Amino acid sequence: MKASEQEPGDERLTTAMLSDALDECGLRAQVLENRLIPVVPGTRAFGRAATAQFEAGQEDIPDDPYGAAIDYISGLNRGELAVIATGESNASAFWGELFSAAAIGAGAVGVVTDGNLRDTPQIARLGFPAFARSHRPIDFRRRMQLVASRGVVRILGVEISDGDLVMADDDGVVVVPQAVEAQVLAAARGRAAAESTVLKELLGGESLRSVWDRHRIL
Ligand SMILES: O=C([O-])CC(=O)C(=O)O
Ligand SMILES: [Mg+2]
Repeated sequence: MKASEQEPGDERLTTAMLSDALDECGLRAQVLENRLIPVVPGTRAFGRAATAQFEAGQEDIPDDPYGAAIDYISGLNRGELAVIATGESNASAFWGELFSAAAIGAGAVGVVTDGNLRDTPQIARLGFPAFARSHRPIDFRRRMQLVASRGVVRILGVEISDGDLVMADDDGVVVVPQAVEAQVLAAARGRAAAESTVLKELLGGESLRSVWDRHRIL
């Protein structure tokens, strides 16, 4: 499923619904241990992970100091979500307005990281969904470097493989392993449809008890 292959109605899916669907499929530890802060509250990002690992390091390549990060961003595809592990490093930021602009140009749908973003007012103005542990204005040259891309990363207790589906919203970040995505998406879509009905019935004044007894979802 690429972003372009998302079904009509998938905009209703939330991290809570995906988490419930994963529970239903027996995968109970697919939510990052802490939520990541959205640059703009209310933002949601849903796409296929394009993973990268940054680490603190003072090495410099004077001819092309940002080369590895440029190569990674140049390789982003339509519908992909940049998922960047840093081991919760606070050494610098490594992604801002210009990387976001390049990601938008490539058709990527957002960035999720356990590190820092910078240029956050400008990222907000671009409308690029961006989620981070924190924000810091420091450039990454001679502070952090991209050491691997398109592999398996670990962010806040959850392993994420390149190509896994990842959703981030105000509640947190959920990872759907590619091998089970058809089953999990089917469960989540069923839940989204049922929740719409339950919501209408509750707003219409039916008791929570009778609605629960009839549908058995919350
Ligand atoms: O050098 C960085 O941290 C990236 C940056 O500012 C940008 O993408 O605009
Ligand atoms: Mg910048």
